[in-house]
Amino acid sequence: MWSISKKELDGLLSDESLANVSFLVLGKKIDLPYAASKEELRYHPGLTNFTTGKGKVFMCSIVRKMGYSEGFKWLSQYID
Ligand SMILES: Nc1nc2c(ncn2[C@@H]2O[C@H](COP(=O)(O)OP(=O)(O)OP(=O)(O)O)[C@@H](O)[C@H]2O)c(=O)[nH]1
Repeated sequence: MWSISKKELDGLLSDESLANVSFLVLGKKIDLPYAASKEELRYHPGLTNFTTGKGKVFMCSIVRKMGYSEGFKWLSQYID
C-alpha cells in the first residue's frame, strides 16, 4: 500500500510541469496505533525535497477531527 502511494507521489514530485506546485501530504489515521509517524513520512525517500518548502506533511485523524484543517490552511496560501 505504502509503495503504491510512494510511487504516485514520486511521479508527481518529478513532474516538471508541477515544479512550482506545493504539495500537502496528509498522514492519516493517527488515532490508530499502526498509523505511520510523521518522522516515517517526512524522512521517507522521495519526501526529502519537502525540506525546500515545496511541500509539507500534516498528521490528521478524521475520527478526532484534527490536523487536516491546518494542512488545508497551509495549502490555501498558494491558491490565487
Ligand atoms: N480510525 C480512523 N479511520 C479513518 C480515518 N480516516 C478515514 N478512516 C476510515 O478508513 C476507511 C477508509 O477511508 P478512506 O481513507 O476514505 O479510504 P482509502 O484512502 O481508500 O483507504 P485506506 O487505505 O484505508 O486509507 C473508512 O472506513 C474511513 O471511515 C481516521 O483518521 N481514523
